[in-house]
Amino acid sequence: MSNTTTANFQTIPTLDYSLTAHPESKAQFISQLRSVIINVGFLYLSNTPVDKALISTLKDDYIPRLFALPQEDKDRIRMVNSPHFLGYSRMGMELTKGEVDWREQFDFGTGCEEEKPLKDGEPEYWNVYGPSQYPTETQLPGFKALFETYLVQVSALAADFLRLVSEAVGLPPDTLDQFYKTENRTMHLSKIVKYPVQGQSKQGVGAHYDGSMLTFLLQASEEHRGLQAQNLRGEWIDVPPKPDTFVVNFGRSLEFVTQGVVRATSHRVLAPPLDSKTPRYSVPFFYSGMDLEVRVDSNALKMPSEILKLRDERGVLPETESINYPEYAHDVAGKVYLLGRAKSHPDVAERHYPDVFKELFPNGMPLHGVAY
Ligand SMILES: O=C(O)CCC(=O)C(=O)O
Ligand SMILES: [Fe+2]
Repeated sequence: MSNTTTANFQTIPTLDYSLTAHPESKAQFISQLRSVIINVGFLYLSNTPVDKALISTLKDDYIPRLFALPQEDKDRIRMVNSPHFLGYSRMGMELTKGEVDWREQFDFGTGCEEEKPLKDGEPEYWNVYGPSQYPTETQLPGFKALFETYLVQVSALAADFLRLVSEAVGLPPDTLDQFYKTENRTMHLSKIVKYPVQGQSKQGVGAHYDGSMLTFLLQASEEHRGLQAQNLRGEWIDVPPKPDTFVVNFGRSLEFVTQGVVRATSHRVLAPPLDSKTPRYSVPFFYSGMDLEVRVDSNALKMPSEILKLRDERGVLPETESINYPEYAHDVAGKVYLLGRAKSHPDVAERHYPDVFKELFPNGMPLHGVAY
């Protein structure tokens, strides 16, 4: 690992997951992770158990073919059909900080094959759990099975990584598991995203924090930079694709429950420059299937004093321009998720959650969603 784990990092450190296989090297990994999560909040993770051949097939074969499907096939699985905010979004449907996010995307959830309609009295945010919309087998044979296998493998990696995070902040390994104990309605979210060669906007995605505890990002076009993370001085640091790694970063909910020890780091994506020959593809996976009823603020963990000292030595995070998640301070995780999704996709909210829509958009439909 490079020695750049200061709060004003200039490069993103790489951690070798295979070190966790043996007790001695695992201790080394945990100590590296401690420094990275407190100071940087972004890392490359190499040598994970996620199947390399599967990733290659996904990147090189399926993703370009997915976006190359006829527009009518993509529109047939539009997100607006889905109360679960899963499906296809055309370019220019979202904006962050008043600017269009120049990306086209498919959102897929884990863990649910069939509709599970709400029963009387069940909170409406339970309805974010539901089946994904995939292209048909005729349109893209084998894609659904392959991507679901990918999601199972990354979910397992995320569950394991969360335990490493607990250890790294000096807590028993299963401490953070308590936030993921929902039975029957655990859905993690993943997107497959295309950033076309710079069109009307340079903004791939505007500055933001992620909400869920962990994000595992596959940068699927090795020739494209574009992702940037912000250090404590506010400088934007490139996070270029690095072969055979995931980019891991941490979200607001984890920052809340660790009393600010784990850093949620502001990041953004610049669209591929005009002279690019190819679009940029990426596959973020959000470990978002938290217990829908948990309030992260009132369940903040008691942290060891030596860890709090490291947090204090890091310094205070300045206000950033990033979109935030203030709702975690007063709503349960399921509600925060629903509100975030509704802000990003008001057309879906208007159709499926009219009360939430009216609360968020009293003046009616905004021109675009506001990406979180
Ligand atoms: O596409 C990327 O590289 C990152 C996207 C991202 O930050 C997000 O969707 O939250
Ligand atoms: Fe993000």
